[in-house]
Amino acid sequence: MKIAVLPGDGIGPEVTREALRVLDALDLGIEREEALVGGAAYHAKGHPLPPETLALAEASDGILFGAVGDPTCDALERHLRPEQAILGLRKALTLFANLRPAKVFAGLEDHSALRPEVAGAIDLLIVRELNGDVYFGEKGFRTTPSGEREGWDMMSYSESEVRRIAHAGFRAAQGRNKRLCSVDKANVLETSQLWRDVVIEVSAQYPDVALEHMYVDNAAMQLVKNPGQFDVVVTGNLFGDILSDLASMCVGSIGMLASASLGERQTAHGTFGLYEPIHGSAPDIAGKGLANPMATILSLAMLLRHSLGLAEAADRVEAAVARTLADGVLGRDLGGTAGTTEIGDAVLARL
Ligand SMILES: NC(=O)C1=CN([C@@H]2O[C@H](COP(=O)(O)OP(=O)(O)OC[C@H]3O[C@@H](n4cnc5c(N)ncnc54)[C@H](O)[C@@H]3O)[C@@H](O)[C@H]2O)C=CC1
Ligand SMILES: CC(C)CC(=O)C(=O)O
Ligand SMILES: [Mg+2]
Repeated sequence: MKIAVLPGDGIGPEVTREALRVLDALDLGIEREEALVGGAAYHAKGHPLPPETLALAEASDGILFGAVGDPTCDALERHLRPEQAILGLRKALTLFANLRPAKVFAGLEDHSALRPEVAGAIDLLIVRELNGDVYFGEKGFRTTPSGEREGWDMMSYSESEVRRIAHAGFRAAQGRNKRLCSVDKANVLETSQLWRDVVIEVSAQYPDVALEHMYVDNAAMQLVKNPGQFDVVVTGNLFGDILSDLASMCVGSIGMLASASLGERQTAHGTFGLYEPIHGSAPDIAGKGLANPMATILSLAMLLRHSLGLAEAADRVEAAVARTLADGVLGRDLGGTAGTTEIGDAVLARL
């Protein structure tokens, strides 16, 4: 078993380091190899996703990813910006299903942005489509006839793209509480109308799952008003990106939400995938030892479970995280004082 480790930029290497310390402590004999990605790769090699990084990722059983994003790269042509590395990996490896679980850990109810009785009920899974939508459409700048500058981005979904993520959503719901909420903007967008039509077609194959549809603006409001109503939410790339950051604050912090990006490829051990915290490179706190590594440690647990077939080890990691939080070891993002390494130490001590 071999994993690729792509720490990336900003707090990416800081949070990845803590997850790797946990992996070392588990002593599972997993081989790993690290490569540059994002701004770090651009500065060293002239491209955010060098061919050798992609090749390493492709040849692995699973990828542990930190974060990309570097303010010194913000003026580069878009195809050279750090963010293109994660978009490129998702697309090149056909990782179209992004699972983002959001659950309140015991002891964190009082640290949510919501009232404890509202936050305490959260146990949901966002299934975000990851290979299509406006993120991957044609885009550009042009000048209008009146001489104004105009930016444009093409939003689209094909039937097959919606169908495969709909199946992922329904299957996820079957493994949980059998409720699926499909989030779109079908009252305004044709892309969303097709999304809704195809989700309804696919629903015929899952009579045991209760399907509802919700417009994205209402979904954002409902996630704050009554997040306990959601079991599985399936949605497009853009809406899922935004709603998952929102959901993270409902459970306490963006530093808590892990993710798995999966496709259809099976390895000898499980489903091939990429695992990353949902947050970015957080340049505002990078290098200060303040980043919460829990989202990355929990992403490691997802890697162990989904890609390496090591469910027991994954349970151990998740239980150690839960105990650490219940014991009140919290980062500044959750109102505590623990730094990145201190949180890692606390998880290691409870493994
Ligand atoms: N998958 C990826 O690699 C992603 C990359 N990005 C990139 O990251 C860069 C920064 O983007 P932002 O919009 O600022 O989003 P961000 O998620 O990096 O940070 C947003 C806020 O949350 C805080 N935060 C994030 N992670 C944290 C953690 N683990 N512990 C404590 N606090 C944490 C940050 O300090 C900041 O105040 C940009 O270049 C962006 O494009 C953004 C999201 C995802
Ligand atoms: C940086 C972007 C490409 C994506 C993003 O914000 C995310 O995947 O959460
Ligand atoms: Mg995001």
